[in-house]
This record gives sequence, C-alpha cells and structure tokens, in this order.
Amino acid sequence: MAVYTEIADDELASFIAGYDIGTVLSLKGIAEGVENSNYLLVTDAGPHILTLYEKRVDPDDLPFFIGLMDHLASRGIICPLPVRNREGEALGTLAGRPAAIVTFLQGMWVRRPRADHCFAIGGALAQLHIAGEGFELTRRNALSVDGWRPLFERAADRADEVMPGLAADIAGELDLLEQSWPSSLPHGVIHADLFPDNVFFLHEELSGLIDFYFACNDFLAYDVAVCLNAWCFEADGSLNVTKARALLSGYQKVRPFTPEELAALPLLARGSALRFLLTRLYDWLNVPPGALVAPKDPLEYLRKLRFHRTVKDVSAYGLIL
Ligand SMILES: Nc1ncnc2c1ncn2[C@@H]1O[C@H](COP(=O)(O)OP(=O)(O)OP(=O)(O)O)[C@@H](O)[C@H]1O
Ligand SMILES: N[C@@H](CCO)C(=O)O
Repeated sequence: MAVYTEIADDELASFIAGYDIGTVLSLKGIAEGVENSNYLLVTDAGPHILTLYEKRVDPDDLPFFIGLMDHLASRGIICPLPVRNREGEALGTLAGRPAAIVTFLQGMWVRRPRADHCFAIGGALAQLHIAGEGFELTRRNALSVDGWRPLFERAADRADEVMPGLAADIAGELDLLEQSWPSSLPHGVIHADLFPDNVFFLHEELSGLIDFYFACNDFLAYDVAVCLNAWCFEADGSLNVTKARALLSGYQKVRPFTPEELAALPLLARGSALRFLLTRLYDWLNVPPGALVAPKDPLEYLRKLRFHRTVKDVSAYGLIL
C-alpha cells in the first residue's frame, strides 16, 4: 500500500473547501501503487482520486503531467481529468505536499493479462503516442540512459545484498547500453510506466489509462519496450511469445513501426529492463521508515534483462521479419 503522507481532518476540510465538489463523505488510503500517496476521496459529488506527490516527483514537472492529462483527454484518450478549484488551479498543497484531485475512472486492472489484453494495450499505446502530438510542454526522460548510472551509483555498494554479483552484472550492462543506445528514432510523448496496474478494463474492454507521472518525451518505441516487459512475461521469467506478438500487432495496427524501431527494439527492451531493475533495486534498499508500501522485486527485471540479451531480432517477440 502506498500512503507515505497522512492527512489531518482539518487540513483536508480546508483544502476541499476551495473546490466545487461538495462535502467529504470519506477518505481512504489506496492499497496499491508505490510512488505517490493516493486516496479515494468520496464527496457528495461522487468518487475522486486525491494524490499527494512524493519523492520521485519534481514539483516543477507537475504542470507537464496535469497539462498532458488534459491534452490527451481532449483527444479521446480515456484518462483522469484534473479537477480545478474555484481559482482555476489543478495543483495545490496538502499536508506539506503538492496535491491534485483527478476524476475517478471505472474499471479494474488485470492481474493476469491474456493475449487479447496485450493486443488492446498495444493499440491504446499507439493511440496515446498519436494523441500526444501537439502537446506544447516537454519533459526530458530523467530515467533514460543518462539517468541510469547516477541511479546505480546510489545503490551499487549494497546491490550484492540482493543477489551476489548483481553490481557487476549491472555495471557491465550499463557500459554496453551507454555505448549502443540509439541517438535518433521517432520520438514524442510517452507514458513510460504503462504496466497492467495502470490500465483499467471494464466488461473486457479497455476503459482507461492512469498514472502519467513518469510521462516524458522520448523514443516512442521505448514505451513499447516498457510494455513488452510489463505485459508479456510469465511469472517464471519466460517471454510469452503469443502475448508479445499480440502487443506488437495491436500497436502496429494503429501506428506501424519504422524499420529502425524494429531493429532497435531488443536493445530498447534491455534498457527498459535495466531502468526498472534500477528503480526497484533503489527502492528495495531504501524503504522509508513507517511507509505503507510493498517494494517490488528487482530480480524480476534482471530475469527479463537476461532474456533480452539472448534476442537477435524482433522475430524473438513473434514478429515476422
Ligand atoms: N483516476 C483513477 N481512477 C480510479 N482509480 C485510480 C485512479 N488513479 C489511481 N487509482 C487507484 O490508485 C492506485 C494507485 O494509483 P497510481 O498507479 O497512480 O499510483 P502510484 O503510486 O503512482 O503507482 P505506480 O506504482 O503504478 O507508479 C491504482 O492502482 C488505482 O487503484
Ligand atoms: N511500474 C513500476 C513502479 C512504478 O514506477 C514497477 O513495477 O517497478
């Protein structure tokens, strides 16, 4: 459960008094997520999500995230809409943290994605990439290749507590990725964290995308690589080729890959695996005292990384060249 910051009743009451959303009926910490503190806020106007932004969110990035949700929603992507207070502001301060209220989306995330879910998410990702065109703000991806070494350096001396030899394995991978990372591929706004727990389905249909707090400008195919890793592997660490093919086909149907993107995908998948290995490793070693959070397993991403090291081309992901 991710609730890092508790909210006092009087603070909540004065925060909500600035909005036209009625009076508070209940506020419950949400037992999911690891990044921010999320609450289900029910008022007599209905359910909302109240988010307090925590450590990994730079407050200067919040206008990008809020503006992006508005932009994408206006172009047909089903995502939370920031709720504005009477002064027209979507961002405020609550319990000493930057805070926002967004609309509540119906649906549930899928614990065990099937190939049809993967096909749907591929299509939705491509739609998101197209809908992101024309968004006027930009945000550098702080967790792309040039952010990995500084992150590793903050965890390196304790990495072998998680698994003997892990630090050396990561160091070798970093060297390789820094040398071979692509310098130009089609780019635009990416979600960068579109895991199953950030995608809702309702009655078997994709019903919404959430959690835009890693969104940034980067290679579009890197976002595909993030999804490939998050949606298409089995619990035992093996790739499910049927799911991978479904995800990539769902994407291509909406936005065909360029040959350069296809050629780069195995490397992008390695980079994406390393990115989540590193953030999970750091979080595993640095759980804040008293926080209600279950850190995620870094080694799941080491297994994915090792798989991609064996991949020669996208036929390993079920695509026919
Ligand atoms: N707009 C929304 N509508 C409905 N439920 C939501 C909404 N936003 C968040 N939630 C609920 O809160 C949970 C955590 O939200 P979110 O994924 O944004 O948190 P996070 O801490 O940033 O998580 P993550 O670890 O995925 O980065 C979601 O799994 C979902 O149950
Ligand atoms: N989706 C991330 C957590 C949120 O950044 C992970 O599974 O590591």
